[in-house]
Amino acid sequence: MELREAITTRRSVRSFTKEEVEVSTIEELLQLALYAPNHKMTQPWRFVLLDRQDQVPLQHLIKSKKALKKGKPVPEKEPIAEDAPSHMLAVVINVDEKEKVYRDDFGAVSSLIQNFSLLLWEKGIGVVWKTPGFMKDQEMIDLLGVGENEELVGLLHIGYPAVVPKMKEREPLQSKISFGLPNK
Ligand SMILES: Cc1cc2nc3c(=O)[nH]c(=O)nc-3n(C[C@H](O)[C@H](O)[C@H](O)COP(=O)(O)O)c2cc1C
Repeated sequence: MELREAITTRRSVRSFTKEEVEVSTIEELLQLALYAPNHKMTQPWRFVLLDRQDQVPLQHLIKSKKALKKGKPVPEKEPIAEDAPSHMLAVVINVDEKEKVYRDDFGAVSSLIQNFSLLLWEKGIGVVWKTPGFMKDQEMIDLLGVGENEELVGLLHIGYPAVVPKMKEREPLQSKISFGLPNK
């Protein structure tokens, strides 16, 4: 697959088949994704890989939080959904006290996630970067083992696509670009 094809056809996939993605494939592609640019080679990331079993307590926590927020009773712990991802990858970054370094590091990890997404897509594997509203809650932090000077950037849901969403058109470049200094 050409790079431009990967970029244009990649979609955020949220519904997956039961087929498992090999852990060795995830490791191989994540290793490649590490070549993402990162200012001063901070390499600010680390990862926690969760299989379907690991997702049960995590999904239960997320569903319970959502229910509580809506004033509904906490649901029973359910088995994993039919179309659940094969794996989830929790992406964690160091939080530098300097705002500039933090911003650069966040940019770097975003590049890494896009590298990884395109490499997965090239192999027919779908991914979505999810940022549930409870990422900073203590229970989530404890469950995933996020450290004091760390932050959860998101949960990447990974698996073979059951449904590939339609492409969402982007605003044309002409509405986003200008040429030359605006205030010469
Ligand atoms: C930082 C970030 C956070 C996102 N969080 C979520 C999320 O919590 N839930 C979700 O379903 N999609 C999430 N997405 C995926 C976007 O919704 C998706 O990229 C967008 O709708 C464009 O669709 P496409 O990726 O298929 O082109 C996130 C994407 C980014 C970059």
